[in-house]
Amino acid sequence: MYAERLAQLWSVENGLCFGRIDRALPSGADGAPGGAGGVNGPPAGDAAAGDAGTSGADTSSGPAGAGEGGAVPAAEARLYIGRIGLSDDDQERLLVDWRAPVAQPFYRATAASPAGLALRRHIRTRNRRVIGLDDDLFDIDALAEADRSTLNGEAALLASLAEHRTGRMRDIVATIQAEQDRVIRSGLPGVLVVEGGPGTGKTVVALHRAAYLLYTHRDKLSRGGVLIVGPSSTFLRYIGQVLPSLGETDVLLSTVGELFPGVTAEADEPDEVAALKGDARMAGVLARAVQDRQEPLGAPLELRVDRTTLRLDRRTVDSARTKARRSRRPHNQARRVFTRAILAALTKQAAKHYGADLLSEADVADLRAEIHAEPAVRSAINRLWPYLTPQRLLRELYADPARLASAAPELTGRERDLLRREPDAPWTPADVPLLDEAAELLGEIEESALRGALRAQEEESEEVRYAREVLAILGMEGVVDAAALAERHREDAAHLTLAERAAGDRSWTFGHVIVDEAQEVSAMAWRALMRRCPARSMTVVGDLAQAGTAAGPRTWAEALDPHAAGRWRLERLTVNYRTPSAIMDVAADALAAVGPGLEPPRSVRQGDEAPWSLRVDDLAAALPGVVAAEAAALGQGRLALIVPAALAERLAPLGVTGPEGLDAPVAVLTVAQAKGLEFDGVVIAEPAAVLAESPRGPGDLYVALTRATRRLGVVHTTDLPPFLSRLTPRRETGRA
Ligand SMILES: Nc1ncnc2c1ncn2[C@@H]1O[C@H](COP(=O)(O)OP(=O)(O)OP(=O)(O)O)[C@@H](O)[C@H]1O
Repeated sequence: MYAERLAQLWSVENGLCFGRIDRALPSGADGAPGGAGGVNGPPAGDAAAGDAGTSGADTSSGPAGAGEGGAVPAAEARLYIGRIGLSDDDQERLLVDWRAPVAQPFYRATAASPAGLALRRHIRTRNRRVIGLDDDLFDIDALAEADRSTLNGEAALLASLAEHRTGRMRDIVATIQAEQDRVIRSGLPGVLVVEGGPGTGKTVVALHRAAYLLYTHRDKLSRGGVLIVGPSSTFLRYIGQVLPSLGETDVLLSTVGELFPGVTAEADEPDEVAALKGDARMAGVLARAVQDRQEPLGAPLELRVDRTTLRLDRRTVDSARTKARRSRRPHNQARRVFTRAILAALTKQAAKHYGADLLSEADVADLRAEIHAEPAVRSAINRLWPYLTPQRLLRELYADPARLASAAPELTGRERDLLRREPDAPWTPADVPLLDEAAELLGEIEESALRGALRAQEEESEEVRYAREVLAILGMEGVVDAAALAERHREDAAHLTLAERAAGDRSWTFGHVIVDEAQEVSAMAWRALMRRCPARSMTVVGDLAQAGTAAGPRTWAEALDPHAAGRWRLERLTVNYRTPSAIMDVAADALAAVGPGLEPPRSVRQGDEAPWSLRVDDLAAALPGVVAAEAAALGQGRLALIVPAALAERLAPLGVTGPEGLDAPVAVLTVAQAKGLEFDGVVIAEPAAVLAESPRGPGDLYVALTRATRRLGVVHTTDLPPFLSRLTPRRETGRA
């Protein structure tokens, strides 16, 4: 407990206290809300903010001195806002957690509607020193109406946006804007869809919402925790520090491809195949594939048991199968019903042979056990109703055209060909929702069956193979005592964090699920995600205009109505905090090409660098010079070179690829990898090729154009797509 508390305190140390609010006193009350110093006075209380968390010094100079004689209770007239709440030894409040309801005016107050505040102060600290203050005085008549109603804490916000990027998303706890605050504090139940253009803070807001929900509904969420699903491991690394910096650790970050414990799904495949695997029709295909494995009997079987020959005919098998299916249990569990029905029929036959009326109940039970132990009987049952793992089901389905044809009559021949693959081909991310669906249809296998199978391993039966597969999945091959393994596994579980336990358990359900870049999530993946959250308490963030894969939904209703009809609501974010308007003007043309009538978000900053284009003869020869010049122009900032997938390998040496690219001065990324990220500068190589590769048209270029916070350039050998005509052509050669 102490270790956890210490870890929390260390992680919130930086910028622990970042704000102060002084409530407006009713007219006629004595004194300014800031006490002796008033709003313009010296930051008496804030000197202590520099030492926040180490002493109770700010109680004496802060709240106690404020607002005496006013209607607002003295202790509440001035509040310090911080990453977490802190009290001194006498339970005097020193710092209010940003998520507490009393902190809300800090985020909601605007000049037009000051939420009862006289002053809001942003306090900037470095380590434990105060390095800057920005005050918002809420009697500003001078501001234009539009500015009054949207921006708050303008100076602090602009200072924060102007900082160069570090390759990691930072929290925005000090400068959350009013429209974002409404999303963060929106109620827990139901699915909240947050839609907005690039840079409007959807991701960062979703993360703050997770922190807010964990704080406000800890009782409900502490058991299941929160799952955050993002598009790539690079993206998850990019956002990974935000929640710990807000003191929250009970959160699992995962891509869809990582959701099936024991399966690493990293192989690539054409978008067309991924989209087909993500199609909702695949749910029916898999259900039929499972049914097809519950096989009817061809010719009757003669089974030699003891000194009798028993006959298993098609009718008996059909009736056992119907009984098992009617049990409505998943396949592996319904096998018990099937086995019981087969054994009952065979036992009856044998009993008749011995003279049924001569047998006691115990004799019949013995007979039944004897029949069950007979290898010929076991092997018949294994063939007619085999134990199946999701992996085996899917592998054998993909590899066998006859199985595919039977399970997928609604797919065209070409579509079925697209699904064909070798049995040992590696898994792709689009396979994971299918494995998850299969796991649901197949159900767990009972531990006793697994143990029995291991004991009988000399038979090399289906059970043994199943058990081996399970052990392999658990990484425990070579160890054969399943009971001991299960025991050890249980003990280990006690020492795992909630996120680790959740990551290893496919059937884990979360208190809240956040889905980022949700426009990329396929119908089959939505099904898998919904299983993780039966309560349907979710935050879904995305921008349909940025969709890159054909697998994603065309509307939010298409994605959500099948699972949460009437239980989802939409919020929009409209202000772009990332991309300056000079760059956004170019991106807006790309957006218009995505679809008419789409509104780009409004940029907060103008930016002083005009985005440029450079035509060269030889891309590979020109790019090193361009990249070096851009990186130099950015100083300490980070540059991304965004390239068509076809050129990714060739251009990789110009920077660092993969998640490590986040920590390098120059990252080389495809659009899919750059999704959700941001950089101080971006150079796009060969935009026409990016466009040609995109299954959803100009959306990918729109994403690429909106990654930069300061500088944007485009290098090309072929003609630019017409919607990039606003770029300023450079006349220099490759040595820019
Ligand atoms: N209120 C704020 N104060 C300071 N910075 C902010 C604020 N809101 C957003 N930002 C910054 O704006 C940038 C964009 O935010 P974010 O990545 O969450 O946007 P997004 O809407 O998810 O973008 P995309 O659709 O491109 O993925 C981030 O650097 C974020 O920290």
